[in-house]
Amino acid sequence: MSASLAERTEPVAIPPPVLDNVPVPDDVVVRNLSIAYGAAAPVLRGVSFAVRRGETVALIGANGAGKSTLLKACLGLVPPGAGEVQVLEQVFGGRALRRSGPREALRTIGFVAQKHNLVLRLSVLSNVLHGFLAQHPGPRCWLQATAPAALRQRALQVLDRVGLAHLAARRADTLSGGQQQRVAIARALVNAPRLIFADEPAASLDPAVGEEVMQIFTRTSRETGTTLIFTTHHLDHARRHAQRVLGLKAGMLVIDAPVDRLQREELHGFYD
Ligand SMILES: Nc1ncnc2c1ncn2[C@@H]1O[C@H](COP(=O)(O)OP(=O)(O)OP(=O)(O)O)[C@@H](O)[C@H]1O
Repeated sequence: MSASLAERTEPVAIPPPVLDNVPVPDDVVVRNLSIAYGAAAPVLRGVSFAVRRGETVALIGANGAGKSTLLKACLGLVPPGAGEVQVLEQVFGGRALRRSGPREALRTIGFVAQKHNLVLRLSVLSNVLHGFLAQHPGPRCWLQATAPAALRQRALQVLDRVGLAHLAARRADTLSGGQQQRVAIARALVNAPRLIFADEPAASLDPAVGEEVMQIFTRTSRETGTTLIFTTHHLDHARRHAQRVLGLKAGMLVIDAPVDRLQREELHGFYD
């Protein structure tokens, strides 16, 4: 890890993964990131943190604190005004993601939005096959009737992971909101991404279904070793499903701590 991150809080309890005695580099490194939209006041101010491979991280903060902007910067959709974002260092050869091109990014990074953006008139299976778009452009690969057998098989496997293989042939608009969000998770997982960003994945769901979706999400990412960074307003989700919590307040990172060291009061006081 870079020496320039030495000043960041160092509370991460999880030891870095080691392959053949060589520590694996962090999946996400954000250094002194500041972003302003146009001439407005900065939305992010000097944010620095690093996320290790396989970690599950909750990003919390009040409305307008800058959570989505931070995710967009990590996805290369918003350029840093100052500072630097590195994502999946080895894959991108140490270059900042914004210089790597969106297609390359899509292959190794999954994204799940608050609104699932499924194609509602298509089947569940076709929607999951859409996850292959970056790898296999062209309609032959993302329609269930014409997709190669190997891709269909893979899509069915991930549907099974989220408990929906039995609904593969159903039109997406006949599913409940929770089931649709599980399809969106399957679509994100189908490329076996190393890293998933999720922007309030349970926000539009009722508490029971939201909890179920978060459980499926964190279990599948744990089982597949996928690094997961999700934003949430549900402190319970952060506590139950993340290993570590990042807290943004007015664009500044004011919490960076393993969840088991955070006091309940500290989290609740955060929104005061
Ligand atoms: N494209 C944009 N152009 C101008 N201002 C923007 C843009 N996107 C976000 N902002 C502003 O940046 C600030 C932070 O927004 P952002 O969406 O990152 O916050 P957030 O923490 O994700 O909020 P929420 O929890 O409400 O989704 C807000 O004041 C917002 O109005």
